[in-house]
Parts: sequence; C-alpha cells; structure tokens
Amino acid sequence: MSADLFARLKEAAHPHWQAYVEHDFVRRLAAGRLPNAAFRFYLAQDYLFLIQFARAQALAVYKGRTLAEMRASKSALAAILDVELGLHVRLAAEWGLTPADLESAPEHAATVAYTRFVLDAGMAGDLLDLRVALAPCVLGYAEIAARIALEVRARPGHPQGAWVEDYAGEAYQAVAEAARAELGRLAEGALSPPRLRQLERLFAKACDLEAGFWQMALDAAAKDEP
Ligand SMILES: Cc1ncc(CO)c(N)n1
Repeated sequence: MSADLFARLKEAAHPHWQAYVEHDFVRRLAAGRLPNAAFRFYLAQDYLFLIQFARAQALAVYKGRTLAEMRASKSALAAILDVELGLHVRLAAEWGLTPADLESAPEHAATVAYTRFVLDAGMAGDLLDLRVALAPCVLGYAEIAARIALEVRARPGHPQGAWVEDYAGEAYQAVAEAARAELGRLAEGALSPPRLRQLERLFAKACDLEAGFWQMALDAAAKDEP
C-alpha cells in the first residue's frame, strides 16, 4: 500500500486534490482565457514561492537520515537554484517583469501561508512530513501540465505555451516520477493508521493552499479590472 503513498493520499484527499488541479485558473489558462494580469501576478508570487521552495529542499537535506536521502534533496535544491529560478526569471521577462520587479514584489498572504506551512510541517516533523507537504506542488504541477499540454498544443501561439511545456516536458516529468518513488520509499514499512491519517490531513491542507495560490492570482487580476 505505502509503495504508492501518493495514490493513497490523492484518493483520501480527493475533493481537495480536484479543487486544486482543476481550479478555474488552470481551466482558463488551458483554454487560453486567463487574464494577462492574473498570470503576471502569479509569476511574481511564484518567484517568491521558489525562494521558499529552495529553503524547503535545503531543510530536506538536513532532515535526511541517509546519504541517499540527503543527496536526493541536494539535487532538488540545485535544480531550483541553478535551473528553475533562471527559467522563471527569463519567462517573467517575456511577460514584462524585470528582476527588480520580482525582487520588490510584496509577498502575498497566500504565498506566505503556503510556503511557511510547508516549512513548518518539515521543521516540526520528519522528512516524510516534509515530502508529503511538498507532494501537491511537484506532483500536482506535473499532472496538471501533462493533462492540459494537448489542449495547449492545439492552439499555436498559446500565451502560456512555454510555461506549460516546462512542466509537461520530460525533465520535469522525471523529477515528479522520482518524487513519487521517494514518497513510496519513505513510507515503506511502518505507517500506522493514525500516522496515515495525519499525512492525509497534511496533504489535503497543502492542496487547499495550492488552490489558494491560484485563487490569489485570479482575485488580484479581478481587482485591477476597470
Ligand atoms: C505555487 C507553486 N506550486 C508548485 C510549483 C512547482 O514547482 C510552483 N512552481 N509553484
């Protein structure tokens, strides 16, 4: 059962998972009907998210009990610091956001809530808690992008085409597969029913906060409309 903890968590938290991966932001983006302001707001907050996400991977290195666990988290940390942030800055530039814009964006409450929730889950708990809190992020984006990629490819010049391809591409899909396998490995053996309930609640909460992140961007854009 715990060999695929992710499947178990998704099933247990089904309404939370669905509300996140099929959020209106995702639907409108897939259909090419996301307001530009919503995507731009999202990009600036996501830059701030990625900084905290890197800290979470650094915490995961510390929480590792074996060299293999520490090295897996070290690779994830390096991928964010050396690759993902660079791609993000380049994409943001195409949307008219300079590095200075990204640096000076005030962190929205939804960004603070999600990222600090994940960090706290990891600090108070063990590596499994931290990986479960991070699972909606890594595995959610991989699932969303793979699902909407066909729809997006059917529209040449789709405004968020490049963003979708980054997450639908082989490299990110492989990262997600590895994260899923790592979750299974960490859960191997002893998961008591109460421990499983605890992880299910953690996962469901992280899904809610991811949905809140999408909603934040839609709300911010709606506020700007004349
Ligand atoms: C909010 C959020 N969740 C997940 C990912 C995937 O890395 C991201 N970039 N941003």
